[in-house]
Amino acid sequence: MSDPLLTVADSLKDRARAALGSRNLILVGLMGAGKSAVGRIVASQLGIPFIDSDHEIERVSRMTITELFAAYGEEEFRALEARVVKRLLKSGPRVVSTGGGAFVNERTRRHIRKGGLSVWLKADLDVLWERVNKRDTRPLLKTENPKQTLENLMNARYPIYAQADLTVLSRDVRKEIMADEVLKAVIEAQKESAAS
Ligand SMILES: Nc1ncnc2c1ncn2[C@@H]1O[C@H](COP(=O)(O)OP(=O)(O)OP(=O)(O)O)[C@@H](O)[C@H]1O
Ligand SMILES: O=C(O)C1=C[C@@H](O)[C@@H](O)[C@H](O)C1
Ligand SMILES: [Mg+2]
Repeated sequence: MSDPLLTVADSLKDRARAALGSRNLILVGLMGAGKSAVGRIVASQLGIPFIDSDHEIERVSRMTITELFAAYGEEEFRALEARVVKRLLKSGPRVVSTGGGAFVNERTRRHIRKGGLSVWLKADLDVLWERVNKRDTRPLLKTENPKQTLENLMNARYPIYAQADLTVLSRDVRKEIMADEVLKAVIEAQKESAAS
């Protein structure tokens, strides 16, 4: 007899894969929300390619994000990010994890809207802070009071992230559980759009 737990997990993947179709799944949200970590697992569950826009920017520019900010400033970084995200979303299905500011930029947001289904990984300040304070690879947090800066970014950006197609609460649980919640949200969204 088949293992019932295995069957549930398999059908979650299969149902989410069918619900996504040829669309891209694009993860948005603040630094530390888990877009890169969770996105990679979601892609592997769905059996489709995973791409992280920050990594792709670093690959094409042959510079780190920190170096790009220092050499060209945030505005140039955003322009490059918009071009890279547009290109990554040209074909699908893929899971694309974006940088924390990508969806906030109007041009990039337009590419994401056209390019597939967007998911906001929404987390509270303490969860985010716990995760981002371990590394200093985020130029926007190189301030006197990085936790306060993170809170200011939350206040400014959360109304914009809320425009994503789906919202999943990024809690302090294992990444695999978060990945399952993303898959469930994709299935639910498809059910709702089929019913309307
Ligand atoms: N659910 C989780 N449980 C435990 N650790 C997590 C979870 N989600 C993410 N992390 C860890 O938190 C850190 C930040 O996560 P990640 O790099 O995926 O965030 P991000 O949203 O991609 O941030 P950025 O916008 O800076 O790229 C990583 O070390 C990651 O392994
Ligand atoms: O939140 C942001 O604006 C950023 C987040 C990171 O993913 C990087 O894209 C960069 O550090 C900027
Ligand atoms: Mg990331």
